[in-house]
Amino acid sequence: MRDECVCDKHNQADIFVLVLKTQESVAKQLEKGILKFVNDVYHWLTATFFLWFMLAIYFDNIIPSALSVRKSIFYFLMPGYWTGKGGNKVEEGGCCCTGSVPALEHVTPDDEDVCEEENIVKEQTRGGRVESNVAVQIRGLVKTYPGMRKMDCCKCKKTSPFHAVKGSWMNVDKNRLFCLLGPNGAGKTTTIICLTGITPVTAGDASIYGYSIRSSAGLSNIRRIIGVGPQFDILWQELSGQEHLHLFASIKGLPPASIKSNAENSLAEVRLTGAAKVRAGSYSGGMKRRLSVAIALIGDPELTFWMNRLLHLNILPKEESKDFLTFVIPRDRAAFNNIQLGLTTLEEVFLNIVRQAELENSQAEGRLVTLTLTSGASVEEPQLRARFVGIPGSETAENPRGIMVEVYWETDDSGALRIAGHSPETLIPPSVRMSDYKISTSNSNSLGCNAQVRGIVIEPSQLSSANI
Ligand SMILES: Nc1ncnc2c1ncn2[C@@H]1O[C@H](COP(=O)(O)OP(=O)(O)OP(=O)(O)O)[C@@H](O)[C@H]1O
Repeated sequence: MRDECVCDKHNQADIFVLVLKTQESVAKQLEKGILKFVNDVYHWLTATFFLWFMLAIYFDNIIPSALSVRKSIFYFLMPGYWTGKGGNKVEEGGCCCTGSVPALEHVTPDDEDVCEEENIVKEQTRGGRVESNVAVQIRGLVKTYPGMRKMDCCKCKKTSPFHAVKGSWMNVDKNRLFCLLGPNGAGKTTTIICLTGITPVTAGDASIYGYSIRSSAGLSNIRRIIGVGPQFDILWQELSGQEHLHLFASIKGLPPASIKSNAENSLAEVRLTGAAKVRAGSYSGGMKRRLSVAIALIGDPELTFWMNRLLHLNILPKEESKDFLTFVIPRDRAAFNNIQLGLTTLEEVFLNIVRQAELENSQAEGRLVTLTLTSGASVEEPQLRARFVGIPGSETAENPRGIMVEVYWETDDSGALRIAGHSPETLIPPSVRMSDYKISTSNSNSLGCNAQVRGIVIEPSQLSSANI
């Protein structure tokens, strides 16, 4: 009985070990199978990622769109694509929904200088030469936006094609500040986006430092030597100033080892070192503009394009033609007694841009100087050549806008700006909008209670448009 019992116990133990071993080997096999499956999925995902990535790049290059630069379907077989030399011709996009484009008739320019410049460039083009001092040569540049077919209530509507640039000829010399001025819709932006390769040209050509904008390799080289300051700040809210500069330096193809120092120098030049690691989304308007300047200038480009929009009265013309502009003045500005328009000089245009930038910067950085009035009271104002300053707390029932003074500036021996004096106090005219004025004074105390109140900078344009 005892022997049988012992024997049974042995058998049970063997069975138990066998079951354990079986379970173990099944578990191992299962684990192996799962690992192999995960491995296969991983390889499959990696392979498809690269496949889709390559296809996305390929289709992005060859599928036409009305605004994009299109490459030939075998562009990757061209040695120029890889070497950056020669390269295939850049073609305009366009899709099945674009309308036919009418031929553009040559228009002889009215202006004598424009005509002379056109003849010079034509002569140089015939001789196949670009002078060594020429940075940009525009040769009969034409850009026509094709009419589009749109589906509207089950009907296919067609808009007519539009010639935005009608054959421009001009040279822009190296190391020059060249300004392309014109009314809205004159084709300035279109010219610049053609020159920078954002959109392909319809006809004609242009070269930048000898590289043609009609060759894909030429465009790649152009993008390396130019900088673009856009009309509006195009920034990622989540990225810091430093990250923006690293990103754009890489896109521009700067050597990786030089990116960090380039970014640091650029940030220092625009006085953003302290805010280098702060998200651009929390920057003030002036700081964003300065970051855009740093981005445009990173890598010390040979040529920089700046796009600036200049506003009068902050009102856009309702209608424009070669001979006239029509403005509609909103009701809230109907308080004007008289509106005068004057042609401004190029110098004034630049001074206005600089003044505006200085105003934004000094306000963002809180740089202030004290203006002591003849009455003994004093106000603080941003350190810039602010000409007209409103005095908070001087508002009365009869004169709800209060008083203002004109500030006279001078430079001291070290070249620093200081206030030399001010004009007699005058009433702030009705042309200064109350909405702007109220926002600026919201933190101010009455002049009598606190002498160190913040003066309000009044834009000269708000005063010059009124009969004061
Ligand atoms: N994608 C487009 N499709 C059709 N027409 C366009 C397109 N882009 C611009 N245009 C037209 O081409 C003309 C030239 O526009 P462009 O933006 O180049 O003028 P601009 O001189 O830069 O004007 P602004 O001072 O207003 O920026 C305008 O009449 C505009 O309406």
